[in-house]
Amino acid sequence: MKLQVAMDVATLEEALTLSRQVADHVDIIELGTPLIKHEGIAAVSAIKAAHPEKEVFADMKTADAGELEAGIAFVAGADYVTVMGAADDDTIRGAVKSAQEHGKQIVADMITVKDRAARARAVTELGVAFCEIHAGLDEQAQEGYSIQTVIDDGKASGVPFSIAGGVDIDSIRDVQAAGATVAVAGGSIRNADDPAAAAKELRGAITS
Ligand SMILES: O=C(CO)[C@H](O)[C@H](O)COP(=O)(O)O
Repeated sequence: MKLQVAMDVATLEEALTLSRQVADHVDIIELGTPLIKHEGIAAVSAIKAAHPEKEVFADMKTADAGELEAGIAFVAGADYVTVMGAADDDTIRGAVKSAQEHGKQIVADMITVKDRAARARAVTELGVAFCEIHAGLDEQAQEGYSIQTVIDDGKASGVPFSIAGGVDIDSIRDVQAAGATVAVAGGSIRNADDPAAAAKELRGAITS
């Protein structure tokens, strides 16, 4: 299972600081949607230039114009680009077409999708590399939230998936046991007193 750090920060300076702290311990470096909105797509190029040996994930959360938006991120240096799983099938098809042209990959973000497992199967048929079974930051803040809901939906999907929704040292083993391809960790790394140590601990909990 790969480990992905989600950099939900506002500035490229903060992102570069964080990525340099944790790069040795992660496989994929994600530029969060707020970072891309604030800094622009050039931030993707800057992170790729700083970490050419790492896979770079642009969390575009594209909801329309899939081919155009994915192409913008791939040209900037992204290896993975997200499109909303809730988007129109044609939006997802367009993003996948762009990925094929660039030799890169589309990930479907299942945030806000009600039946995550069923939609994950459907968008996998459309050609996405894998689905991010995801509870967003606002859903995580709701009373009674448990990451187990997304872990269970990933397992039930029967297709390749990553898990995002507050992955931390207490849940990462369950994420791997469910069969995830990638564990996405944002807050548990970014908000740690020592982000490098937090990423290293997460990495150490992954068995292969
Ligand atoms: O895409 C996101 C929010 O929309 C986050 O990057 C994702 O949820 C991972 O961060 P965290 O581990 O803090 O949940």
